[in-house]
Amino acid sequence: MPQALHEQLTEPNLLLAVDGVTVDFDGFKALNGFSLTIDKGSLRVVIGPNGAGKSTLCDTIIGRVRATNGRVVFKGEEITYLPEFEIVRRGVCRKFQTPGVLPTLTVLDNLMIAGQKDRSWRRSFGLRQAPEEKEKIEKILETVGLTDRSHILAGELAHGEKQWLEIGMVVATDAELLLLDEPTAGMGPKETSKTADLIRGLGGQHAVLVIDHDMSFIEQLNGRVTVMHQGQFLKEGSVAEIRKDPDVAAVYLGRAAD
Ligand SMILES: Nc1ncnc2c1ncn2[C@@H]1O[C@H](COP(=O)(O)OP(=O)(O)OP(=O)(O)O)[C@@H](O)[C@H]1O
Repeated sequence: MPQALHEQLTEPNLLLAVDGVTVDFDGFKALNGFSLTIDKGSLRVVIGPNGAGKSTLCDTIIGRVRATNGRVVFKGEEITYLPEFEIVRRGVCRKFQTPGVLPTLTVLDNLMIAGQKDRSWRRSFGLRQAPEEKEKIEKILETVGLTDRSHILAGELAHGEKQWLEIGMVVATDAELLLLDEPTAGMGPKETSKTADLIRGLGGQHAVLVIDHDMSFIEQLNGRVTVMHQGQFLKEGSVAEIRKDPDVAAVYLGRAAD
């Protein structure tokens, strides 16, 4: 990292700092002294070969996996050992590869439930929608391109639409940091392009950390890229810089780009 972390921690724009984190699974280091910082409202893409530690990184940020060394700092406060629900409450939300929508509810209901602050689903059903809530959900529907599908049951959506709905649900939580794990899994080129547009549109309001393998998607996202290898930081740069980096080519792109 170009600047010492303790200096960066005082920067007002800093949202997340992963500081020398090691995750040890019975002697195997899935993360090995890994560091990364993310600014408010910024887009970061994390790539790396299979087993590089990308999912473990997200698991550690959100408190599902515990660091054996190092720390995670979010909005200036250490969250390394907080329970997952507390980290979520502070403004981190994660979307997994498989859509986790509620199939028997409409698109609109899925978004409304995701947007409820107290996350009490039963109570959510009984609540009337406040005007500002309605406006917020309408904006999200537009952002994820599902305005015309708002009254369709989520289970009837196409695969790509389910993924967009789930991105919308993550956005509805108002989390400042969104973790998106392979948001284009199972999508064709058109849906992938739309997903890139959608995620780029979240910039400014949310910081987004995207894990993905698809180089065409990563190019369309055009965010800053961090490359991981064997649980360690390998490189960081623009897509163009990463593309031509020989170390990256050796461990990842050389193999993936063929
Ligand atoms: N609970 C666990 N116990 C033991 N080893 C684990 C555990 N979770 C992950 N690993 C190992 O840690 C390494 C990193 O896994 P991780 O899933 O973070 O990689 P990844 O970069 O997300 O890979 P992929 O691109 O294939 O999803 C892998 O070798 C994996 O087998």
